[in-house]
Amino acid sequence: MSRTRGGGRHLDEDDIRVRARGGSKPRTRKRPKHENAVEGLVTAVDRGRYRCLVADVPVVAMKARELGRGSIVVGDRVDVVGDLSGRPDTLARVVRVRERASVLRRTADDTDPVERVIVANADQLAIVCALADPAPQPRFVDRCLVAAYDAGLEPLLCLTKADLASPDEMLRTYKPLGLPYEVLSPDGGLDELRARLAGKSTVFVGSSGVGKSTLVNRLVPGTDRAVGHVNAVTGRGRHTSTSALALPFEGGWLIDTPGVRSFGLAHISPEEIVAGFHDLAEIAEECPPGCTHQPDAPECAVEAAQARGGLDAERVASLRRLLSSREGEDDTDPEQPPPGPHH
Ligand SMILES: Nc1nc2c(ncn2[C@@H]2O[C@H](COP(=O)(O)OP(=O)(O)OP(=O)(O)O)[C@@H](O)[C@H]2O)c(=O)[nH]1
Ligand SMILES: [Zn+2]
Repeated sequence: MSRTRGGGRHLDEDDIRVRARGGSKPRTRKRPKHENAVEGLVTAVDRGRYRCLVADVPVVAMKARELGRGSIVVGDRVDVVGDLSGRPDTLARVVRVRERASVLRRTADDTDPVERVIVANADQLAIVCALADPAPQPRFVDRCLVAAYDAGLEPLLCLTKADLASPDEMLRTYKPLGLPYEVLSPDGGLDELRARLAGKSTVFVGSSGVGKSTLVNRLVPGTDRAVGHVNAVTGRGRHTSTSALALPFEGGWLIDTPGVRSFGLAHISPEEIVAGFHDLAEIAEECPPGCTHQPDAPECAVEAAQARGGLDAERVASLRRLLSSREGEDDTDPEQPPPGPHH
């Protein structure tokens, strides 16, 4: 109806007639819903409370009932009403969630049909992987890559602990994918990484002990205090949330994901993975429906093109690896931390 669609700003003839007739409260005088709402960005979520940055003031808000069961996640741009002072014990209300430019999703595991959005509106996925202690986990990196391609985020490989081991083997593995990467050590500089992060919204993922917190702390000093001991949403008590947490960084955001140890990929189809390989996707269109594109797949056009020698063998191997990373157990479950002397 025009009344609501126009946001109440425009009166049409119908409105005027209603007004002229008088009687009970004219509907036109009803304000458009939440016309005073202010835009904010969700920086943390904890048990039904949303920390939003509204005009640089951190405000704690709840979800308005009219939003129903729809999720609100870190990175969401939302409209907020109510007490926006940010004073302790005030509670504002999120009344709208703006359309998301991207959604990073996962399922709890590969058999879980329910996918969850972890972060909204991110541009980049920083995949943190240690070169030693714990040993590199290409499988984890592959799964993160698949999740990044699915979400339309640019992957950025961050290889930590270069003081302990050489990055050569990992770089060889990922070279065919043409990923941007950073090799990091405790006394090495971070300027190049900073430049890659500036102005973007970057989600950091990594399995336990790879040095993700150390890295985020180096980039945003003081994070430890804010995250480690204080509830990220209420600013009081112990931090118990395992949700993501957005930290302002040089015109963009660093989004830490303490609770995300794995990416269930049940929601991602093989077609979506192939689509991430622009040079191979066209060839794969000639494959029979449901083709696995593995070496033993009957009448696989990718295999045929490979046999003719027309393809980059390493790209094909990488595609096959990512396709098979969708299947089977994820070996980086929180219940099963990788072996290593840390912690
Ligand atoms: N040698 C070396 N050790 C590092 C480096 N970065 C981090 N560490 C150590 O690795 C251990 C794990 O680092 P964290 O930053 O806690 O790792 P995390 O990825 O946040 O792991 P969680 O705390 O489980 O989330 C700590 O003992 C760090 O001091 C590095 O570049 N080189
Ligand atoms: Zn095929």
